[in-house]
Amino acid sequence: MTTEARLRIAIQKSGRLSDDTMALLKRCGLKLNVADRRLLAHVANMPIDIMRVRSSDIPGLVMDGVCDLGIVGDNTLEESALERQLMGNNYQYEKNTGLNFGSCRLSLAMPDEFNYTGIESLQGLRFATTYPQLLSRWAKANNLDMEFCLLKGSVEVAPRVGIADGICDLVSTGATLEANGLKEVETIFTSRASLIQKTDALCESKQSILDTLLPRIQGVMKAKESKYIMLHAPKDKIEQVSALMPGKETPTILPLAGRDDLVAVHVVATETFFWETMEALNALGCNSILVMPIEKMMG
Ligand SMILES: Nc1ncnc2c1ncn2[C@@H]1O[C@H](COP(=O)(O)OP(=O)(O)OP(=O)(O)O)[C@@H](O)[C@H]1O
Ligand SMILES: O=P(O)(O)OC[C@H]1O[C@H](OP(=O)(O)OP(=O)(O)O)[C@H](O)[C@@H]1O
Ligand SMILES: [Mg+2]
Repeated sequence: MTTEARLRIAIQKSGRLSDDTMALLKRCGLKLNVADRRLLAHVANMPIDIMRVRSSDIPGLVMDGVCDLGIVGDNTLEESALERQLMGNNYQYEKNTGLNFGSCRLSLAMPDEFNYTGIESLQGLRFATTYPQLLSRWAKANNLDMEFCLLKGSVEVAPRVGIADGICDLVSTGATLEANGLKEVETIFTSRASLIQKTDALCESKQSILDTLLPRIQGVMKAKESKYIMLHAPKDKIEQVSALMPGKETPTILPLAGRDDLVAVHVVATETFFWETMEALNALGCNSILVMPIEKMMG
């Protein structure tokens, strides 16, 4: 009996990336039972299995070929690759695409009262971090001697309890640093979630599943950033109105019943549509300006 090959994707079980990852997969049309707490979940309508694990396990599962694909933060990926390289394990992978969530940065932070005068002032100090490999690579590149103290969580507490002079941790809004009396002094790595793939070629049937999935992922990301804009514009202002539209799409111009002076303008804006643009359009005499989300895009 031959069983159909199923593409296996590793994703974070619970944490900062899990909601966005699940939302992305669902918008790609994958039917997953969210109430299903099984760690290896079958997608009902496509030959795909979702393996739900700790995010720190994802790079290794892909590099060892246990999973075909993984969705993981660049920080975790790079830290694992450096660690595996050091241990003599396979650390190769392919990055399919960056994703538009999980944006954060790995930064050095010091107590508010620390007199920071440049990276030289960090010489010889001790840092608590979950990312010793990324930190030691940065320290080497900057000719700094630093000591490390490995903490898997609550890194921000380390200086206050006297186990480190500063920390090297992920920052997004900066609220956690502020709440713990710390100030960001250097960013050493910027990160977002990525879709990665094992380096061994996929068999034909798995490759064909991926060939369907990848354009859908691109389409979901493109749609998330795009808006459909509809407005009524004075006929003699079409050029100025078009020039204000974000993105490079050509607008559709439609006649309006019973109006010789106005036309309807429809356009897909592929960049952020700001309030300032709406105000500028309004000042040109445009009205009924509607900005609508787009669910899916292709082509
Ligand atoms: N504050 C944040 N804002 C945005 N993205 C973040 C933030 N903190 C972490 N991330 C991203 O989300 C990933 C997962 O973080 P999370 O804290 O959920 O799990 P973890 O503790 O790092 O890993 P594990 O799943 O192994 O327990 C990080 O590796 C990083 O890429
Ligand atoms: O700049 P901010 O927006 O405050 O985010 C930064 C915090 O987010 C992450 O922790 P998380 O909340 O994921 O908790 P964890 O330490 O349990 O992973 C990170 O380790 C910081 O502590
Ligand atoms: Mg975290």
